[in-house]
Parts: sequence; structure tokens; C-alpha cells
Amino acid sequence: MRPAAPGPADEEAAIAAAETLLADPGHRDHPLRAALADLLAVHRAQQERVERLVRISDGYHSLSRTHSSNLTEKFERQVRRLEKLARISDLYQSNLRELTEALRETSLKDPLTELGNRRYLMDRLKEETERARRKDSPLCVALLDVDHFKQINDRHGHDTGDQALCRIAAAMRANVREYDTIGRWGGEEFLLLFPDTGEAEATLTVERVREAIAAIDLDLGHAPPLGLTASIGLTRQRSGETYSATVNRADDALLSAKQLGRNRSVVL
Ligand SMILES: Nc1nc2c(ncn2[C@@H]2O[C@H](COP(=O)(O)OP(=O)(O)OP(=O)(O)O)[C@@H](O)[C@H]2O)c(=O)[nH]1
Repeated sequence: MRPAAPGPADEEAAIAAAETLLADPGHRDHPLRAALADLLAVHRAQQERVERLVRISDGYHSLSRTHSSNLTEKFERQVRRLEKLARISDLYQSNLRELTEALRETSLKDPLTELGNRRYLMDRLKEETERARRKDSPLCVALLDVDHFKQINDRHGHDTGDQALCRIAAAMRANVREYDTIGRWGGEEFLLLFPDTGEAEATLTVERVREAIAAIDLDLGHAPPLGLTASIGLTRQRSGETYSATVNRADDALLSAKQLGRNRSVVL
């Protein structure tokens, strides 16, 4: 069996024993005393060197621990800052999208009647003309003009005129299909666009709209209710023609309706 390796307690006991021997005046002239003193000195120097190395190594470890925890904190701070920036940028972009959409809607809407405005109608006319051509399907266009509207303004005031326009817009909205387009062409004139619709069906629709307008009684409060009428010109787009040519023919039909006595529709 091998003897167990000496531990720190053995080392301390050996040093104490050596020191006792060296301090004993009885061993002053012993031939091995000088060698024992040298050995003890060498041991102490080595012990000191080891302790210094341990201190340096401990210092280095604690320094590197501090350094790496500083780096981790710095990294986490940067990540938090980036996350905040990403959130701000997302919010900014969604606000910008909403604003752009609101601006686009406003630029295409008539503020009084809340129907599409002339710019919107031009876009729709263009799109529907192209679609009708692609699909070889019928497209009808009508122009509607309120009768004697100037008189309404002159006799009852501009606000009553505005109210009349809103009621007419509502009557139009209530009497067309979901995929028809209606909008304010300008002043007291409106445009109706009937995709995938032949002349006969479109005539029925514009007549329904005209009757609904004729049934409006505008409450004036102080005077008997005010009746309204409108004249309508309707046409079907011809093969290969531009939408402005179609609108011009609808305008001619509207003029005829006015000339024939108003409150009627004419198809050209
Ligand atoms: N209240 C109001 N009036 C408007 C608006 N836009 C246009 N008008 C008026 O509409 C009137 C149109 O008059 P005219 O073009 O002479 O037509 P009309 O009196 O309807 O006559 P006919 O079309 O021949 O039956 C003008 O007095 C315009 O000032 C609006 O937004 N509100």
C-alpha cells in the first residue's frame, strides 16, 4: 500500500518541527542545521510565490467577471433600445398608412353628400370601361341634374339647397345596386355608372331613382314641404368608344330630358 500524500496539516506540522529544531540552541552546531534552514527558506519563498500567483489569478477572474457582466448589460440595453425603436417605427408606419388612406378617401369624396367626387367618378369610369371591354359586357352611364335648383337656392336659401342635394344623394344610394357607382359630378349634377347592365335594366333603375327623388318632401318648417324633381340622361357605352364620348352622349340625353319638360329620363 502506498503512503497517503501529505496534506496541508502535515506540511504545517513539518514546518513547525523544523522551526523548533532550528530554534533549539542545542542543535546550533549540527552539520544539517544550515541545510534545514536553507530548505525552510526555499519553501517559504515558494509558498509566497504560489500565494502571489493565486492572488493575481483571483483578481483576473473577478476582473473578467465584471467585464463580461458589463458587456451583457450593455448588450441588453442596446437590444431594449432597438426594440423601442422598432415599436416606434411600427407605430409611425401604421399612422402614416392610416393618414395616407384618410387623405386618399378625402381627396375622392364630396364633403357635402359624402358620395364620390368627380375625380373618383373619372377613375371608376376608366376602370369600368376597361373591364367592360375586357369582358365584352355592357356598361351604362347616366347623368342626373336637379330641376330648377337655382330657384330652390334663391327662394329658400343655400342651406335648403344643400339639404336637397343630400336627400337626393340618399335617394340615389337607396335605389341602386351595391356594385353600381354613384357620385357627384359637380354642382347639382350626379353621375350613375351601371356595370354589366344593359339599357333596359339601367332604364328601370334610373326611373326608380327619379321617382324616389320626386317623392321627397323637404321639410322647411315654416312653409309647406318642398318637392324636388330631377332629369336624367342615360346611354349605353358603344363598342370601342372612350368614356368621355359616353358621358357626352349621356349629357345630350340629359339636355333632351330638360327640353322635353324635366322630371323624366331620356335614353340616347
Ligand atoms: N345649395 C347649393 N347650390 C349649389 C351647389 N352647387 C351648385 N349649386 C347651385 O346650383 C344652381 C344650378 O343652377 P342652374 O345651372 O341654372 O340649373 P337649374 O336652376 O337647376 O336649372 P335646370 O337645370 O335648367 O333645371 C346654381 O344656382 C348653383 O349655385 C351646392 O353645393 N349647394
